[in-house]
Amino acid sequence: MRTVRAPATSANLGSGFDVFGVALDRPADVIRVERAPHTTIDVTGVGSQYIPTDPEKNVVGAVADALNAPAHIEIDKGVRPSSGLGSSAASAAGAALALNALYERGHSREELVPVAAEGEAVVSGEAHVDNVAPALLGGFTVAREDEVTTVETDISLVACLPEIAVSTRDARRVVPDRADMKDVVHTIGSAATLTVGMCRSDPELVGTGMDERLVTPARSELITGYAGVREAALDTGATGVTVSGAGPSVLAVCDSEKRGRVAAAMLDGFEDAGVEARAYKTRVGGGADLF
Ligand SMILES: Nc1ncnc2c1ncn2[C@@H]1O[C@H](COP(=O)(O)OP(=O)(O)O)[C@@H](O)[C@H]1O
Ligand SMILES: N[C@@H](CCOP(=O)(O)O)C(=O)O
Repeated sequence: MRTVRAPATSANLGSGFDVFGVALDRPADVIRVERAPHTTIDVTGVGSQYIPTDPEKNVVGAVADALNAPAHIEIDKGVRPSSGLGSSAASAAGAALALNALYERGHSREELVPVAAEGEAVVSGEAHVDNVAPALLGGFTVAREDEVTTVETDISLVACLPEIAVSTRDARRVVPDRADMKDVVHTIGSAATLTVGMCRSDPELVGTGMDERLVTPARSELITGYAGVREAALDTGATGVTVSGAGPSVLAVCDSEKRGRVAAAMLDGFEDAGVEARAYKTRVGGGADLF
């Protein structure tokens, strides 16, 4: 038997749609795998009632197929599904690392990124790697077609998860297929600023670099209370706020000692909109741990 703790992740960070991602030091899924003639799946934990155990429909089934590694797979969910915190990616990345070890396949973590992305394709329709890459490699990741670059960084974050569900598949449908060149140029400037901020562990630059006008405006419409939550976080010292992944979580960057105030303000913002929520005071963390 092998066990992996696989972290939540936040993709996009505003200006890096389908490119940027960070591993979060909490919450996380725990995946246990045992050799078996056919793949079977048990799911417990947060939101497990919404997660299929059919290997054709659960992301870990696609990963087991891709590695030719049938197993009994137990998933203890710490990352709620349809959260914008890479819930499906945590399971996919965790299963890839665990099955690779169980069957001694010998793949590196970098080689496991496209394997885990096969799982993402099952749920979102596309094998986007911007969540599975940080879940496996940790830190801040920049994903291009066949290459992922990683940067270790020390950035504190608050991820606020409202009690509403937004599926990644639905949130991908609202992304416009055309953009104004001025908005593209603005986004490139933001993305470059954010990248420098990650390299310097500078929350001001990271927060400023989250600003973009291509994807977030349409996505934020799907999140009840988003504008108020964003304003509340900025008023209490966040340096930047954006939609986490496809939503509905909202991600704020701030100095580590301000996380408590920012988290409380974001919760109040959702409460004012009549939405229950929970907040994770977190930071950019490492990739999945194999035990
Ligand atoms: N192991 C898994 N963990 C989480 N969600 C899963 C898993 N396998 C399949 N799913 C399905 O994936 C969807 C959640 O994925 P997604 O919409 O990408 O949300 P998230 O942003 O939280 O990853 C749900 O429909 C869920 O049932
Ligand atoms: N780049 C993807 C990221 C989806 O992240 P998730 O955590 O919501 O699954 C997108 O924005 O669609």
